[in-house]
Amino acid sequence: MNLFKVFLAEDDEFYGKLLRHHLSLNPDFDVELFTSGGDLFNNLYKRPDVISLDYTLPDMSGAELLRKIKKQYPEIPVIIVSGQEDITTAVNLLKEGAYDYIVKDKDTKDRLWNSIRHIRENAKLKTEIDRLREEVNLKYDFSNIKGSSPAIRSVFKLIEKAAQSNITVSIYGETGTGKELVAKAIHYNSGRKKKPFVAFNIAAIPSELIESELFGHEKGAFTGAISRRIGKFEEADGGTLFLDEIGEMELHLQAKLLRVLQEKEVVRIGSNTPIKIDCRIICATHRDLTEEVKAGKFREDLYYRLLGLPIHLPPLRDRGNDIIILAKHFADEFAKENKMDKVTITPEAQEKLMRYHWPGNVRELKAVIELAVVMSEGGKITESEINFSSSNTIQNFFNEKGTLRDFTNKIIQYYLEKHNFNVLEVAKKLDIGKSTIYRLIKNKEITINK
Ligand SMILES: Nc1ncnc2c1ncn2[C@@H]1O[C@H](COP(=O)(O)OP(=O)(O)OP(=O)(O)O)[C@@H](O)[C@H]1O
Repeated sequence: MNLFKVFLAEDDEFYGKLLRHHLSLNPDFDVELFTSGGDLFNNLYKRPDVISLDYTLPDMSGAELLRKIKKQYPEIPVIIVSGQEDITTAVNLLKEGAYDYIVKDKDTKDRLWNSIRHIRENAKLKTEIDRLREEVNLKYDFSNIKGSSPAIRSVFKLIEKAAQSNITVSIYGETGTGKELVAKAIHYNSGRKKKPFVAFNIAAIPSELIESELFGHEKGAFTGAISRRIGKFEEADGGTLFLDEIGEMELHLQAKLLRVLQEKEVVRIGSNTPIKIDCRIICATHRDLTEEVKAGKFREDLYYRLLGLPIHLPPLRDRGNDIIILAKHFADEFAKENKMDKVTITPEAQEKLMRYHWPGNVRELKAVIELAVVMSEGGKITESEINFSSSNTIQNFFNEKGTLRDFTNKIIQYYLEKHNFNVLEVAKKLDIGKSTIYRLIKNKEITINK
């Protein structure tokens, strides 16, 4: 941080110099002294970080100068130093925007020092918050969503349209296709980006808690409501509320949600007072909501209310070469994060990635690549480092063809690998005789290669 510029206005030259000397003992402060209000005012173009004003200056009162400064430079904090303690004047000055009111006595210079130090710390925090905000914006910038397939490019176009308007957005896509990423990209590219993005996953919260989580509750509204709590709608005020897994919401809650969306106000549980809300809704689901409507599991009126601008996120297996673009991106990102050298993916490994059907989509690809980077040697990911996780292997397992006997053998093989080839333990777990396992090993129907 640069030097902290302090302007002092003090008509008593000796006292002014004393204050300047004292404050200048802090090497971070750059102090400039003025003996009149006009002189100080004419120098404001130098943008001081803080101003300390004597209340009685020769050419104008401290209150008058405070007003002039606040009108033109409302962000500069102003401290008033006064020869007399007058509570009414102090309160009025604070109301008009003064940061502090200090009475002249033997402690003035220390109090002024402390007050300026507080202002400086707040300024530092503000800079830090602005920096983090900027970082978040960059992080969820569009460029964060990788891919150049026609399918993803048409998604980009829709994100752009959504960001430019306030329309409700509904995102449909299988698990791990990037629904939350898209919701964030819309928010952080929209006029609401400086306000909160609040994500709420309906499937992750027990249904009896959803209502109070979304709409809030008053103290004592129900057993366990030990204090007042604002809901997600209020939390997202001015910003965006991302309702993930909307298809999992129970019918009676759907009716309540619909009312909130229609009235644009929420009533906390245990209260009668409606609270106006202004938040943009983005919802997401992996279910086909039209089917849910047909089956009577999702209200038709809510469906139309939420549909807004629909964005369909294609599964990874339909994005062609994006699989490789994403894999290279994750490999670079992961290597950088772990301060490793660049890792490349061999053509054979790329083919293996392209052949797989990615039931967990981009999330799964990310996990597979991260593991492959860790396992890689000599800066290369080869075919053998590409391993699909066990849950996916199970998915694959059901997609494979085979007799019941083939499936049984695979299950035994899987358990043996999982339990470090301990035949007794596996026999117990699967409730089969250990001789069955030994027979399969002997007949080479299953293999033991620790
Ligand atoms: N196109 C993409 N480019 C880069 N990273 C992506 C992309 N799509 C998804 N990801 C990453 O994949 C992971 C899963 O994405 P996200 O959580 O947005 O998926 P989701 O569809 O919301 O998942 P779920 O259905 O489980 O809620 C995240 O780490 C995200 O950053």
